[in-house]
Amino acid sequence: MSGHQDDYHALVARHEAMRLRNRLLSPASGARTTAPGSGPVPVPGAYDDAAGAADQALVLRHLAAVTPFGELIDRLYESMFGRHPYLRRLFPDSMEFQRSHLERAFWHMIDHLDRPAELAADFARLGREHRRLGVLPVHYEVFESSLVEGLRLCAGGAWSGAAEAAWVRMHRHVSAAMVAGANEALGEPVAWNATVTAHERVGPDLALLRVRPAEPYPYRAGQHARVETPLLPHTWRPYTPAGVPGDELEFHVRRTAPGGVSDALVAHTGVGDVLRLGPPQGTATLDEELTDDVLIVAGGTGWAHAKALLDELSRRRPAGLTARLFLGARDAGGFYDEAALERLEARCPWLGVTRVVDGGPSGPDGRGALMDAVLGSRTSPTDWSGSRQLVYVSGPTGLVAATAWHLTEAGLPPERLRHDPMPVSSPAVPALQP
Ligand SMILES: NC(=O)C1=CN([C@@H]2O[C@H](COP(=O)(O)OP(=O)(O)OC[C@H]3O[C@@H](n4cnc5c(N)ncnc54)[C@H](O)[C@@H]3O)[C@@H](O)[C@H]2O)C=CC1
Repeated sequence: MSGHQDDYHALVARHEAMRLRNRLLSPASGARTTAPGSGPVPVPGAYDDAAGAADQALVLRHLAAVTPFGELIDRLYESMFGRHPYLRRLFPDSMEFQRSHLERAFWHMIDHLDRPAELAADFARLGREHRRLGVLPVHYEVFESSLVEGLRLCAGGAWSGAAEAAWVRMHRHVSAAMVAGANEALGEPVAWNATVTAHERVGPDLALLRVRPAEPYPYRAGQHARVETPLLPHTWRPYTPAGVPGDELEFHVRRTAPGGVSDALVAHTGVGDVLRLGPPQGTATLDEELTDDVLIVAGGTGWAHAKALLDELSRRRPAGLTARLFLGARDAGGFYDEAALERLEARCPWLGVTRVVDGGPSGPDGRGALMDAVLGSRTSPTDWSGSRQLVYVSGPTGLVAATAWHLTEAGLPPERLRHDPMPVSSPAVPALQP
């Protein structure tokens, strides 16, 4: 698995590095007014695009002093838990996932700082999500002082007060959005208890679970839920309910490593156990108004997401609309839940299904038999510019990145592509130097 993630990260890192470098070298990046030194920074009012772009340039210019982010994150948490030991309880025993999550969040903030409204919307959603972790507004202030201490320790003598002030403004922008997002969600539960009603092993590492939430769980087909098991408190992992909302939700879980949430759900969970679900998230859902044909590319347990979309489509598809599913697996044994797919095929003549066994991803650009089959589904595989299909992709991040890359390269307009946000990986820092 990690080899494929490396490929994926290499692919995304190349794009990120090019994109950020271009931005850094663009004329706008030099247009920065100097920020105050390391003294108190005024709380920002509305962070408009120009101010965001200026702070982005400032952060980027001094990025080498605080990257790679691993050390900054270590220092930050040391400072936070050193000063406020009780906060350690809000985090899982293993901080590994948390660290990589924070690293991605830093890159996301920096990358989107010139679009502050979009950034605020992203972090408002995160704030809503963070309610289940017991995060309070005062914690963001603690985080800010730990961040500042971490930045200073990391950068040492090379640090700039102006860059620090930009980091603080950036952090206040996103934390204000998170607080606002949490406040807006005060009317909904922090999390939903859900009792396991069925647990079926469909492979050595794969299980289908059904759970019944104690209260209705308000998601849309295609959204995912973060799930916590009592075996691993404070550790949440996303899974997509494989169907439209109803009394029960079906989850497809593949065990990826021992000791994690997927291991607990596959091998140590049974009927009667109670899980917790965070609020639904994700935008890879069907449109309110269905006008365009749908193409779905799904790999492995990404089938759960595809199944949810097809379930909804089968209930409200307007006459004439068609759907095409490309389902990938590493080997023939990788297909599961076959009876459900066969039932769907039998009752939906408007659905075409192509199963592709591709032996796993091939090469760093992820183009293998699955991608060839998808591209070949158009009369002109190299020209997707005129496609009227909406393309949904779900599965391993490498598959999502590769599909997005190959289809947009072939001319598919990006707004026709739907998938959950991909993690932003750290660009090669030397490439950022002007
Ligand atoms: N369980 C769920 O509800 C959902 C899971 N997912 C994600 O789907 C993934 C499923 O993993 P597995 O079942 O282990 O699938 P897998 O790793 O066995 O791969 C399934 C298919 O994707 C292709 N693929 C894998 N990595 C690729 C890459 N780097 N480039 C191009 N193609 C690639 C494979 O060749 C194969 O055809 C997980 O990452 C999970 O997070 C996504 C949506 C829902």
